[in-house]
Amino acid sequence: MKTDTPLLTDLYQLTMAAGYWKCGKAEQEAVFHLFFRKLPFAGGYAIAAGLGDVVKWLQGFRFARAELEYLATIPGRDGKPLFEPGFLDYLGAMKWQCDVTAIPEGTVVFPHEPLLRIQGPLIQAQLVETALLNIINFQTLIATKAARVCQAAQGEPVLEFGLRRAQGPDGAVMASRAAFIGGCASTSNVLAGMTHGIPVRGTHAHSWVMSFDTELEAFATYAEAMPNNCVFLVDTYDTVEGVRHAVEIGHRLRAQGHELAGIRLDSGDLAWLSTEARRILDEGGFPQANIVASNDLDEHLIESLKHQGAAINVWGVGTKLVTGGEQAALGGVYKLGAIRHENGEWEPKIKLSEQAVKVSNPGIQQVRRFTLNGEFRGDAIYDQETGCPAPTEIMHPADPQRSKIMPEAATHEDLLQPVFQRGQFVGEQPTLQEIQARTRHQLQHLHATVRRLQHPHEYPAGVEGSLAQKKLAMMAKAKSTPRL
Ligand SMILES: Nc1ncnc2c1ncn2[C@@H]1O[C@H](COP(=O)(O)OP(=O)(O)OP(=O)(O)O)[C@@H](O)[C@H]1O
Ligand SMILES: O=P(O)(O)OC[C@H]1O[C@H](OP(=O)(O)OP(=O)(O)O)[C@H](O)[C@@H]1O
Ligand SMILES: O=C(O)c1cccnc1
Repeated sequence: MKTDTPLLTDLYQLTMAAGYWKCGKAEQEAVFHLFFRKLPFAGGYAIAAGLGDVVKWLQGFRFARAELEYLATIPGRDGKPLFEPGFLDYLGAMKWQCDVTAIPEGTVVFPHEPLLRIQGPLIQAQLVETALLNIINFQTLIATKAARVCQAAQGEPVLEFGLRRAQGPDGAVMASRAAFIGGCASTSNVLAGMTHGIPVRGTHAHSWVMSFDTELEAFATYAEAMPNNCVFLVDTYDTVEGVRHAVEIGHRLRAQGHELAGIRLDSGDLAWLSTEARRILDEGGFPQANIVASNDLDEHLIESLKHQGAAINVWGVGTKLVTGGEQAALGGVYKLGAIRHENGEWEPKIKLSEQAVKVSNPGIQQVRRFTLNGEFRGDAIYDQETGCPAPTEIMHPADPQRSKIMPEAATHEDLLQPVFQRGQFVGEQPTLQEIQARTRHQLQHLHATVRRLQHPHEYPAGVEGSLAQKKLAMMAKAKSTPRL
């Protein structure tokens, strides 16, 4: 499916764009921020992902003839064309010219932190909202899930097996990419391997065993055909017997100069069966053979199996990884932070809500991360126009009564980096392997209590003091100014 088109958007972005064009606001400079309000999986962190695909999509951002012709056919409520020809001509001549700053993929991120900041003509910054949310929300969700699954596996390889149950073909490839960023060792998805250079791995299915008269014959024939890829699925009939058959064929393989790579368990009590399998493999002369397990696994089951002393050392994880499992989507949003007037002055903007946590942060935002003794100690969301004074005090996003002062001895870095300047790509293009390494390093800088899978400590990420004051003043003013 073709997704590299500006029509990957909600219709209302185009109707607003037509409105901005008509009323003369299209070129007014604006700043938007993309952020989420709540960490997924009731976890302590999220892993930013999707920027690489955002960059590709923005590089192809132009309305070609076929797209304009289609837009011309959309009727309004009265049956007449929804869009004026003059507006479609304007879209046809439009060239991407925004500034984009973003937090690099593989960075640990927290609620309310802008993962992306888009600054440029109002009409352009508005038109890209939906696609950016689509890409970042999904990949950040899956990279985070993968990081949690890999954390539970304690450094043992996690193989991503999700293609057959992923959310459509494109969702599957994006999920494989994000899962690799989160720490997976490989994917079974061959298209993701070709598209993104992710290592591909696989075993075989029950159908292979079922297509022969006996399991032994199935393993023997597979060993002849694929001597360098022998991980036998042992649970088609009787798992313990299956492991013995794997050992028997393992000896034949060895006699021919090859080695049994391992076995795979896909049903039954994985803790008990894996320890039995380990004993049989060791006694049979295959202490190096891997024990792969699959069957509806996620971080919680893996953690439990580890506690039970399972002898599994490779984890195949599909459905619950590539779909997000218990969490179907990350609730990332895209909000206007400021708009610039003809005199060059920025006017900060705020979106009110009954819920304090849903009131948007005004201004042109940056995120400053404080590190002390190799540990991330807190993040301050600050307004780039006013800066981030030291010592830096941060306020809890949902409760301005709760605040924390960043340690003065801490070093700091600003997380949002330039990606596009006036529409030109100026960012870095790390490989997926480099992004995966970044995830690993970033997680090492988080306190273990923040990384904990269940009931983690809340990492201090908040709004810098002076921005918080400004926000409170704007909220009070907005409430007292009738706008209806
Ligand atoms: N020791 C264990 N502790 C906790 N959960 C386990 C353990 N062993 C397996 N499970 C999980 O229990 C669930 C049920 O597994 P089980 O093999 O009994 O049923 P199943 O998936 O319906 O089997 P089949 O694939 O043969 O239809 C799976 O999610 C599996 O990963
Ligand atoms: O369980 P997941 O985490 O999604 O991992 C992928 C699953 O896909 C395969 O099963 P298959 O499609 O053959 O069906 P099955 O569930 O009957 O084994 C494989 O044997 C795993 O069980
Ligand atoms: O290679 C495997 O073992 C595999 C691939 C996809 C889904 N389940 C298992």
